[in-house]
Amino acid sequence: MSDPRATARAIDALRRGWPIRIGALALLPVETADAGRLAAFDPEGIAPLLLSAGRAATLKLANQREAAEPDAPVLIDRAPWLDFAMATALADPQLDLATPMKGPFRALPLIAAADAAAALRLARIAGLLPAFFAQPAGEAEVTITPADIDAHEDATRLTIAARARLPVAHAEDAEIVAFRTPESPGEHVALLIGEPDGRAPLVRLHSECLTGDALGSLKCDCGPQLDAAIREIEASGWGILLYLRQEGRGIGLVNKLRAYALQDQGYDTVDANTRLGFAIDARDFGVAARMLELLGQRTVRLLTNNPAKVAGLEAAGIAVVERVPHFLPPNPHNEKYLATKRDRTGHQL
Ligand SMILES: Nc1nc2c(ncn2[C@@H]2O[C@H](COP(=O)(O)OP(=O)(O)OP(=O)(O)O)[C@@H](O)[C@H]2O)c(=O)[nH]1
Ligand SMILES: [Zn+2]
Repeated sequence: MSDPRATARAIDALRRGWPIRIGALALLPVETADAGRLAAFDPEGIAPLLLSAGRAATLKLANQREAAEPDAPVLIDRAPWLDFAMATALADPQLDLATPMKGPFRALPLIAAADAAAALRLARIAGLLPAFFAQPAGEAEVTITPADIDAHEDATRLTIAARARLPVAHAEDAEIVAFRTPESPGEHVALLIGEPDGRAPLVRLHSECLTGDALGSLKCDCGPQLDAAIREIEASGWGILLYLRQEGRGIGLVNKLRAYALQDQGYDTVDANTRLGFAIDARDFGVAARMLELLGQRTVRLLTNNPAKVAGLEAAGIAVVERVPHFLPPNPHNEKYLATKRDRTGHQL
């Protein structure tokens, strides 16, 4: 039996810097632990450092391993100079330019590959840098399995928690519906606009962007896209805006801001994510499909430039009968961001 509650406890432990166990690996998170915790976790100073493939490639360590899979995590041997401060520098790309690398570092054969991959996934879910000290022995606050993480992320656990009329600036005839699972703190929301008229609704999947949605950031197109989506759905007669709590394409606000800091050093949005050790897009649109199902809609017209959203919904059983482009004029701050979407992530712009 998988236990999503155990995953919630593991996330809490990681955010507080305590060790957890996933399957065969005891894991201490680099971002939130400290040198004292490391000494207690690994008194002999032998636990290697677990990093993502993207991070290891950035550090020129990926080519050392014999891994069959290019995305497999990488274990870095615990050389005497790999102390807590050095681990932090290896984990956090913001320090790449500031920290002269000591080294040399050596990649070890990966043990417990599935558990190691699950650890990196859990770091992303917890909004932390994907880096751990990892060893078979060692005390842990909580023990989980990779299946427990799947259960925690299982969109079928989503239910409607509350609904109410919500007139908004660009759609006075609207209703808000909130969805949640027992363990995830962020509630997803649907804004139902207009009255169903027998046609497939015009649907927009909007991923949370605090900087763009609430603060008017000019670095991306999220704020204007959100605004325009509500207007377009209203003008179309009826439809649904899904507001998904997938900040930073699923890496969380803090990691997105780290990506922004890397962008200030000249990396684009794709390379910034890779240097941090994350997938280019960590979102799972199964949650959106589940929300549409709970709202009784299995056929939609989708407002997007992103083919991955169409594919994601269709893979989860929603028929997308039409893709409606959703392009807003660029500004001087987001021109490069939009060009990267077009040139590197397959957006149809
Ligand atoms: N990791 C990361 N996330 C970003 C960055 N800029 C914006 N985001 C996030 O990207 C998401 C915006 O995605 P969407 O508005 O769904 O846009 P999209 O996937 O490009 O697709 P469409 O707009 O539908 O064509 C939000 O969660 C933002 O927080 C960035 O530089 N790095
Ligand atoms: Zn944005």
